[in-house]
Amino acid sequence: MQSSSLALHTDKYQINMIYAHWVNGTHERKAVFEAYFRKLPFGNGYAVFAGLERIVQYISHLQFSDSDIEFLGRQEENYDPAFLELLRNFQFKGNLYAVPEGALVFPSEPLIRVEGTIMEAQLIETALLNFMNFQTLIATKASRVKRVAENDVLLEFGSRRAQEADAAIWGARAAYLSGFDATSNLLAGEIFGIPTKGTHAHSWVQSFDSELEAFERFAEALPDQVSLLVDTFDTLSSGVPNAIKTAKLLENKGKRLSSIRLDSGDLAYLSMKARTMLDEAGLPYVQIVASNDLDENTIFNLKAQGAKIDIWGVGTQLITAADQPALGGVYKLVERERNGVMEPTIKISANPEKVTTPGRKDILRIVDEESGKAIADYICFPHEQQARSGGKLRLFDPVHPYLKKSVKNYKAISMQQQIFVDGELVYELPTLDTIRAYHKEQLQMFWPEYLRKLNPEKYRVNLSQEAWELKQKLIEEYMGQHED
Ligand SMILES: Nc1ncnc2c1ncn2[C@@H]1O[C@H](COP(=O)(O)OP(=O)(O)OP(=O)(O)O)[C@@H](O)[C@H]1O
Ligand SMILES: O=P(O)(O)OC[C@H]1O[C@H](OP(=O)(O)OP(=O)(O)O)[C@H](O)[C@@H]1O
Ligand SMILES: O=C(O)c1cccnc1
Repeated sequence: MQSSSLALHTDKYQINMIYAHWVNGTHERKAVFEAYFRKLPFGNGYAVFAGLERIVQYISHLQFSDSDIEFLGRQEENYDPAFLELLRNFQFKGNLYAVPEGALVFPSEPLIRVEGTIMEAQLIETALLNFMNFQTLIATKASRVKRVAENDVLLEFGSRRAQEADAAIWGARAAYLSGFDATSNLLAGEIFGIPTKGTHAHSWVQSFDSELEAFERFAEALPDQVSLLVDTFDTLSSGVPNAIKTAKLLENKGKRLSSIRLDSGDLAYLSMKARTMLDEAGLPYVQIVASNDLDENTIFNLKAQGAKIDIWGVGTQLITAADQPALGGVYKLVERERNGVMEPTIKISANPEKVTTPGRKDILRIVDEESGKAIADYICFPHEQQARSGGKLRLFDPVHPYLKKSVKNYKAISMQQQIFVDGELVYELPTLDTIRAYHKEQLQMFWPEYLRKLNPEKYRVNLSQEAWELKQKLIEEYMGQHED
């Protein structure tokens, strides 16, 4: 999708920090950053990680063009031309680890880890968070919709309301990886191979003298895939009867009307009535599509009311994540080079949730061997072997350490994958259908109480003893230095 560089798709303060490092001669010092979010969106019990493909594309094409350099040369900061020459030759040479797209992820987990010079790690922060936050948000919203309509067809209809083209296209992809079946956006279909679907708008009906004529003309033009919007005038007295007449005409030609679409009114009532009318006309195969500002809550309610809807068209609420329009993912420095040695670093905050966890960390998903279900995620340092070797493992809550339990007979699945090593892409991006299948497998690994839409159980994300102790030690050191 994006082949040109997005090098300037960064906040100015990144360039200013990089510049100040360069002036100080510290820009090549090594640093490790981790990206994570603190709070799950929509009150959901999990998030669906997405954005990695875009991040890979971004880093692979990360170069400042001549016009980028020229633009930077005109800034009020008056960057030294020698610095701009450094940027002109910039290439990402670091390491990047990330969890796979489609993975179920939880607060405070290092979803992406960047190891490199402070210069390169700092430069990519803004774009990384931009891609991860948006796509993870939409994939999570889509997953919520899918949970309430597991066996129905879900169509992504959001392009007209998305926050511009990139959001429509990458949002369509995020929806598909979480279980949507198709998108109305043809560009997303072309780029990502997502199946595409479309009915017609009210304007088609309005542009003819009668609804019946409009339906017949549409059916004649597209006999292999006809879906008729039945609510332009009156759904039950005009739209459905005219759709039935059109279906009969199609039958005479050996074709079948695929579906009718309801886009206003009481969707439960209208769908039940329409279903009866279609069935009584001998058209049980004609499916019913519903749209109109749907989200997981309306769909859940409509189903509870007995709505006879086979296919849901979901637009605005999904693509804009209307009830929570941003995921608060952050990117924090966890190690820095000091006198040639890497050392952990912490950010203290009066808000305990905002205190960072020092040191580069892995995520191990602890899965019960017997049930195959995930018990907890265990955050530990790369050198720690205890959980990896399968020995008895003590889990405790990092905020309330007295909440503890021991686990045996488990396997520990390492969630992060190596994506870039010394700037080389070493990860083969999975196909979108592989990601979709992986997401499905991930869901199977969790008990339903973590997956329910309302008040889900909180899944355990625990620190290793060593990671927890290091955090306490650095907090105490900091407090010691700042005591009155
Ligand atoms: N039976 C139902 N129970 C709960 N919500 C419903 C039901 N039927 C429709 N809805 C939802 O209620 C909202 C109705 O919105 P609104 O009143 O704007 O639509 P409308 O007047 O029917 O149609 P239009 O879009 O033409 O204005 C939509 O979000 C729709 O999905
Ligand atoms: O409601 P959404 O979930 O975003 O789904 C997409 C909507 O887009 C179309 O109508 P549009 O909103 O353009 O006009 P309308 O609401 O007046 O029909 C379509 O008929 C749906 O209602
Ligand atoms: O195909 C449709 O019915 C459609 C597509 C986009 C938005 N609303 C409806």
